[in-house]
Amino acid sequence: MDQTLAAEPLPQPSASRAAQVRRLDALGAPARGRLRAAGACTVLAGWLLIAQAALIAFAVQRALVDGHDPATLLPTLGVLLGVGMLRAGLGWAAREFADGAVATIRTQLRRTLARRLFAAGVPWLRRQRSGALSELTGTHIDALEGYFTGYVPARVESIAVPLLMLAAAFHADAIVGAVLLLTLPLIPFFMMLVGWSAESASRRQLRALARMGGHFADRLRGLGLIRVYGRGEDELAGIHDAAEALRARSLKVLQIAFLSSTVLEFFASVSVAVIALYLGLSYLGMIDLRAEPLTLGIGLFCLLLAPEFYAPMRRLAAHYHDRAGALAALEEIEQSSPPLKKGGWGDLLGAQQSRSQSKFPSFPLFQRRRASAEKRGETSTPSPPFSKGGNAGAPAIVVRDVALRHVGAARDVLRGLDLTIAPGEHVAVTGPSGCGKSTLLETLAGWLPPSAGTMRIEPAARIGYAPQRPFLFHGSLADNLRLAKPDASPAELQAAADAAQVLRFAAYLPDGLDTVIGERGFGLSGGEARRVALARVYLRDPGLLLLDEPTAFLDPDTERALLDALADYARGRTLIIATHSPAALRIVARALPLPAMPETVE
Ligand SMILES: Nc1ncnc2c1ncn2[C@@H]1O[C@H](COP(=O)(O)OP(=O)(O)OP(=O)(O)O)[C@@H](O)[C@H]1O
Repeated sequence: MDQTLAAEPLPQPSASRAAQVRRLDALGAPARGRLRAAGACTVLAGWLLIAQAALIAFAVQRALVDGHDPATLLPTLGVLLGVGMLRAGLGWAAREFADGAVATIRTQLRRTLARRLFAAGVPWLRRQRSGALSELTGTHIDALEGYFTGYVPARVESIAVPLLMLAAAFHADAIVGAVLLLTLPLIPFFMMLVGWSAESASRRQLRALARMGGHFADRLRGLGLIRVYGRGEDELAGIHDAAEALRARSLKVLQIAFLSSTVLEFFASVSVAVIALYLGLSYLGMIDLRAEPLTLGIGLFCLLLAPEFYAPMRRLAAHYHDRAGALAALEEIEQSSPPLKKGGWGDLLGAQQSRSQSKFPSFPLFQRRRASAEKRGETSTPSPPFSKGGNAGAPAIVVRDVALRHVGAARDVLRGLDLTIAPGEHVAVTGPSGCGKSTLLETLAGWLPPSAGTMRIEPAARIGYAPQRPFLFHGSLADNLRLAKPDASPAELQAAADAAQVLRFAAYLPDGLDTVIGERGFGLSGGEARRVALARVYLRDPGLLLLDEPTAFLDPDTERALLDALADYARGRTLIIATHSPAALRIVARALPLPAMPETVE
């Protein structure tokens, strides 16, 4: 079985349970009003049950014992019907309020998580498994639903409703009241015992789910490779084992859930039986603990009330593993998501963004917010249209004694690097494979902080970075280009695609620029994907262009056309191009050869 799927030791809860519950409740802040309304409706519906029981007992007493004409009971039955309908309405309203609240809470939490992911930067994201991250933002956040729709209203109900019922029971019969009072603490005690094991079982189940999600997404992406190497059967066995482990953990959670319900049902039934026994023996005259005789109405009222007395607590118990699941999910979210730090390095889309640019990343999630902010005139000046020859302020770059090291790597890729690039200068970074050309560009783009030394680029510089392995989303080519400039006109898209030589291949695609490509640029060749990334950079209208081997894999004719257009476009902008191509060297003013690291020299 895959090592990554083997069970890991669970981390100890990071804080006391009370603090965790407080943090969980704090998540409800954006929907506080609706949560309170849901609780109020639930409590009111519970209180009306007392009235309902009293009306039934009153009607039975009058009809069967006092011998009243059934017609005189019609008003009582009418009120009873009204109370029943009111309770149904309150139940519906409580559900509506709770559903609305949980939708707000989920959206808010997903927004916070997305912000954290953007702020964490590329080095952090690269080390994550996308399947596990999607579990985090999907299943884990959904696991909070039961807490807010079920547990929170039940918590209020289980305090307010039994107390009033207890008072009503004492008013009707002190012995019944006493039995209810004595059995009351047993239920929270057993709930607590069961809840602890439910919580750790839920945590294990969520972990298994996230691991399995990550594993499955990875394997799906590498399906072709798995077939080529004939590893299909082994992978199937691995997935089978992981699914089996998840099934066992899910059943464990269910087992605990059923066990807790059974225990509570048992105790509630025993107490109701004790009350029934007391009432029965009183009617038979075998015990006489009351000052006045027990009427049918009072006995019936107590018998109707007794199971309802335990119902809110049984509901709370039924939702107790929602609480356990939510606590486990919150802990997973807190532990697995990146810390929220101000000014983190880069963002998910890296330096396709400008450093000085707006506060909203170009991601669909944020586009609506960007649009409304623009309406309010909050964003910075909109980027100018696609234009050849720079007008975006070409920055100077000064690098002093810089060392570069990848996150988690044991050695520096580059050390003692000094570099001065004038505004508008065109430079080629050259050197043997693995010497650190891409790493240098990543650092200049802000994806990777230098491990030593200083690096200064004008903070207002708009940067356009086309990495070696650009990320293309599932969607049309035009959608992928619009990522750089959401409001780009068709003419601008055409111009950028033309300059980056995208039109050369897009012309043969079924729908031209509107052709849908698969996730990570599936359906495009490596050279084509890089040209799309280059067109994206053009649309950003950057002052600094960082291009990582944009002409690799190109035939000489396409390469020449691409470089001619690039030379034209890059006038007045600072250009740094990592390349092995002699043709690319001809469009730059100077080459900056990087030394091979001693370890890489054979
Ligand atoms: N994310 C990473 N974590 C650890 N090491 C890395 C990472 N990415 C690259 N490296 C290592 O850093 C070194 C420099 O890699 P880089 O991609 O910058 O080289 P390059 O000069 O661009 O190579 P090429 O010309 O083949 O593109 C290599 O030894 C590589 O193995």
